Amino acid sequence: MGGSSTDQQANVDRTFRSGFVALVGRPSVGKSTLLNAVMGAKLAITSPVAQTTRRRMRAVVNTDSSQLVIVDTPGLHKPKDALGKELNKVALAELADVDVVAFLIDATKPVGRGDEWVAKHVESSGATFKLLVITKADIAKPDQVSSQIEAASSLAHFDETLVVSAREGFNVDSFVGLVSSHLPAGPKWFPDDMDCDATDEELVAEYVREKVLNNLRQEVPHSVGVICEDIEWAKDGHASISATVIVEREGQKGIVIGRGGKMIKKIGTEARKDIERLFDCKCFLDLEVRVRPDWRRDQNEIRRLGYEAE
Ligand SMILES: Nc1nc2c(ncn2[C@@H]2O[C@H](COP(=O)(O)OP(=O)(O)OP(=O)(O)O)[C@@H](O)[C@H]2O)c(=O)[nH]1
Repeated sequence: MGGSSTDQQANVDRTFRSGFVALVGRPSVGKSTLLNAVMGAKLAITSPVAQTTRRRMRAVVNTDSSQLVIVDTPGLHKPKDALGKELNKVALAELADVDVVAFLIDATKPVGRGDEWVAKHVESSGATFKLLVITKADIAKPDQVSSQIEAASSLAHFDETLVVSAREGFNVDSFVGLVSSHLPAGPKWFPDDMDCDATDEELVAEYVREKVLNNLRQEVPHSVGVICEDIEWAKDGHASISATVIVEREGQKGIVIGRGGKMIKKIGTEARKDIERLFDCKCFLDLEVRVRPDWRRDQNEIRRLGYEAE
């Protein structure tokens, strides 16, 4: 006799796969850009400034046969201050607990001691599938890619290698397919309509920080923290949002505000556009700039801004 519908359901459930993949690598290798490309939407912020990612962000990708939770981690680096130490802690904590680790190497940058250090952590992670991902293929020559694969493969054992360009969408679907096929059998952990675990306030703060980094690359690289204090939803559907940009010195405050308030206005306009796309409604964004000397060395401030490991 053919199987009953319950048996068939059980068969389907048995082949459903779910689990976690951590994206790890040096700062600026393209972790957040890959995450956004996979999601087909802007979730994680990106910039050419190293250590853009300060929070771990989880994004959920559903396919017919799998649920993949992608964990974007801060770039691993030699820490210079309490913030740097905290960022490494956030990233390393993820490695202990995931099913798959994707180790990203920038195709255009020489493999160095920093990558070696990250690779050691990848090697000792408990993940059952370790994937080497060579990023930014769109701006690398083929022989550059091959020598990166060779150099990276000597750092640790990888089960497979994939070359991607998140910017051009090259091999982004293959990344999802390959990783999903190595997840353990398991249930859906998250509801279908949930695509990320950050709060609205966290996303707003990250969008504002991205605009500060992208507009003021040279002047205030890592001294900026952003906190979103309040989002008020009005009855007519618009949102009134207030956020504070925190810097370490008066001089930096002047730079962020700009002559006649020009810079902060530009940052606000750019961030508001992203936020309106995210919330799909009209938004008013009120930005303030405050000085908190040496906040990056102060554990309480790091905690207040939410950039700490759990
Ligand atoms: N040409 C090209 N540039 C890329 C690609 N992926 C990322 N980038 C650029 O590389 C820079 C860093 O990218 P991110 O995604 O912010 O890097 P990250 O690894 O998340 O960086 P951290 O947050 O510092 O850890 C940005 O300027 C991106 O636009 C790609 O596929 N091709």
